Amino acid sequence: MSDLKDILKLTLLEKKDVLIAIFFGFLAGIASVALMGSSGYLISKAALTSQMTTLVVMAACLKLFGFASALSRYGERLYSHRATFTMLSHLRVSFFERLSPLAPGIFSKYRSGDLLSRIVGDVESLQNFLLRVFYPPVVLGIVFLSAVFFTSFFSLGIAIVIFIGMLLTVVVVPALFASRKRRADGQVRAQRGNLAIEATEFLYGFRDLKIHQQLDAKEQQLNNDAVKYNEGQRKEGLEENLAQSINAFVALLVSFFVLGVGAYFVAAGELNGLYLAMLVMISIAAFENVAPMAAFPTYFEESRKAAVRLEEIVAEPTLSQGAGQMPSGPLDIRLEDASFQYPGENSLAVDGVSLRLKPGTKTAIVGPSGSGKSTLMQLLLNVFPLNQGQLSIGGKPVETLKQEAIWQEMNIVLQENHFFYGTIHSNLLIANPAVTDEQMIQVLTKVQLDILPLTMTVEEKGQNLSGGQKQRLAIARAMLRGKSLWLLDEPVSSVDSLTAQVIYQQMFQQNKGDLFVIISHDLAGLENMDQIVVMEKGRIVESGSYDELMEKKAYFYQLKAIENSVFS
Ligand SMILES: Nc1ncnc2c1ncn2[C@@H]1O[C@H](COP(=O)(O)OP(=O)(O)OP(=O)(O)O)[C@@H](O)[C@H]1O
Repeated sequence: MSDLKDILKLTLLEKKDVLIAIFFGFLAGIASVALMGSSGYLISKAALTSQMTTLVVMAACLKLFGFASALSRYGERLYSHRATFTMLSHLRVSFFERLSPLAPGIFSKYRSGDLLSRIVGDVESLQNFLLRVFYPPVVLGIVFLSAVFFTSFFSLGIAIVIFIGMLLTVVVVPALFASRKRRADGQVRAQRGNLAIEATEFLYGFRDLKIHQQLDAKEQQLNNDAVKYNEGQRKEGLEENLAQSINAFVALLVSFFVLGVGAYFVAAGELNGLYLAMLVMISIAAFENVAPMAAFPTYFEESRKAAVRLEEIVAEPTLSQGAGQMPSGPLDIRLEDASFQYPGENSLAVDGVSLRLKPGTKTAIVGPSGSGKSTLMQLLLNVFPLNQGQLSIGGKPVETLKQEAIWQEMNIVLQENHFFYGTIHSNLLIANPAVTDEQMIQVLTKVQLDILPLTMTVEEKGQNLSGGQKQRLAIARAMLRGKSLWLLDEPVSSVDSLTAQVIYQQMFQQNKGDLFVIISHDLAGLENMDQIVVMEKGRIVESGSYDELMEKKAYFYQLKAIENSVFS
């Protein structure tokens, strides 16, 4: 139950609705017991007496109990569902609030299909928590105890039999099945997760699978996962049927027992025969309400697993962040002796790097593929925590700053940029909601993309745009933010060099006081940079201005010579 503690807390935020639902549930249950009990009494009374007034009063009571039962059932459904859906919305909000600071690091641990299956499927599974786990035993317990209390006035023996039957059907049998289910360690949730993972991979990789003629194999794997999931569901259904049958069997047995014990007490003169039919009917009606308990073990285990799977994601350690805002005025970035190793990797991706980036300067980070340039950029963005060293922005250590406040001051272009299904306009708007159409057209002109109308449809992941157009749209987005820290990771790698130079010139000339950090594979055009940082195997092997590095005739000089010989 401790796994469901947080879900219970969220459910009880709607205490009023939960209490009203329990009240109506009790009324509905007790009214149906009273309906059956009074009909039993009416039958006996009609057989033994011809007193019309009693019969008329009893018949009116029957109608009243029938109405009360139906109306209360409606009230119960209304309030219990309202409480459930409000709980789900609290759950989604609180889950998202805890998940959001974990991005983007979370994507290296969980595959997107798995995350989707947990965020959608597991959250939805928890809609059964109140309706089928928490609430039925509470309501049934109260209804039974009331029935036992009422019965005890007529026959203590029958009251004890009903009480034992209640313990068996509401507590013992569901608890046995719940523990059996837990021991069996049903994998249905995990199987659903696997299916979602495979299905998203299938969709993401459809084109490549087709090109490499692997569609059939992947489809087969997907089918296998679907079969496993179906099989898991089938077994779960069988288990639920078994629990239902055993519970119904115990309930019927108890009702027969009540009849037998009652008949014995009547024969022994300890119970007035007039009440026997009423007590038997009370017992049958009370045990009829027990049916939902058959589903209890399934839903209990499902809710528990869903809660565990959700908690697993958000329990990841988050980057320690403060509440501080960024200082105003020109900002510098300082990295001191920074090292970082990806979790599970053997070597450092960034090893003892120190950097001083001043406002109004342009720094290029160059180096062979895999030398740690993008990782260094992620560290400057404060996406990953440093294993060693210190990062400060505007003179403040990043741990004291709010993560959003840091990103708010940056114009960022990454190697891969996401474009949402919509229009050019809607994709530019995410950079700055206050931006006007004229400003959008201006920046599109700066990145030489003004041939695309703002109303043009952008397909999912920008697949109707060329690689270079996507990069220029990402630069346009960064320009619209209008902040003073520019962090650009290979922003023009797919753009022809002439256009790339024009875009850079625009950017530099119009934002002279800003700080630029640009990762580039291309060693051409670096003469304009104030500082060039050359990386290899996670370390800075040399740094300086273009002229200094060329004069030094060391690493950068050799890279340049190789580039010239390749392209000459
Ligand atoms: N998410 C990750 N998890 C584990 N290792 C990673 C991850 N991303 C990068 N690496 C490793 O870290 C090292 C540095 O990679 P990084 O992407 O920073 O290099 P890079 O210089 O930007 O390369 P490129 O120029 O090809 O983009 C590489 O050895 C890479 O395999």
